[in-house]
Amino acid sequence: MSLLSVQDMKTDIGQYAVLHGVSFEVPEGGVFVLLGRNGAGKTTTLRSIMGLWTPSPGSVVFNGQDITRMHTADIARKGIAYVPENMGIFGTLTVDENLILATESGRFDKARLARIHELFPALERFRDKQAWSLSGGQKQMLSVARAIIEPRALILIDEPTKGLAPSIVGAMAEAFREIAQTTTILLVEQNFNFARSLGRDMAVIDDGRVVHAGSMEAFAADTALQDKHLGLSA
Ligand SMILES: Nc1ncnc2c1ncn2[C@@H]1O[C@H](COP(=O)(O)OP(=O)(O)OP(=O)(O)O)[C@@H](O)[C@H]1O
Repeated sequence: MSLLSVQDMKTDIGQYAVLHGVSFEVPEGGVFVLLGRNGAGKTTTLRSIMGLWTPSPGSVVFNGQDITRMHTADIARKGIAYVPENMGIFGTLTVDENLILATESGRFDKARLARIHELFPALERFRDKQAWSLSGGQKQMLSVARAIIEPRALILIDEPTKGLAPSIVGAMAEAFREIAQTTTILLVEQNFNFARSLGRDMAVIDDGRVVHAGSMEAFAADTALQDKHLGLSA
């Protein structure tokens, strides 16, 4: 059984039909990558899974449970966290305050906080700094840390490498590899090299539909397929 099963998800935003029937299956464990050109519908897919848009018709089944029309907070309680493209952190709060606000209980689990500090040492060094003063990479680390400050079965991450320097992207890949040992990651990414280095399975969305799904290894080896779906290969 898949951890997450998305079937024929159609989402309208206002008067616009954005998703025309998105279907894919995310197995448990590792990193599943959603690829696609700008405006293809990747963010809308993540937001629809998270209940921030309401798909109709279609279904989202998580851990065997239909979560399709649940409220976002209830979906989060089922064990899904969302790291949006704009990172969703609070600039005037400190690093620690941002993390505390992401907990259900309002308290840190010491072991989890220690793991986060190991993954992202800057978040320990700057724990009392206001989040606005962090670098772009550190802000992205904080937004990912918020998603794993409590145990989750699945995290949805939208374009975490956008605008980051290559050295930071490498550190981010390391951290994701470590996180994916215990938490399934559904990653939306435009940086194909980053996506390829992490992904086990993948799907391509184009114009609100899944147009290809399979293993990342096979997709990465097939430049004609990449060209067709992403216009990537030179
Ligand atoms: N709030 C909105 N109102 C109207 N149209 C929207 C809204 N949000 C997204 N869209 C449209 O829906 C389509 C899909 O957008 P979406 O953000 O899901 O694409 P994406 O694949 O994540 O693209 P990108 O990689 O550029 O972020 C686009 O045509 C976009 O213009």
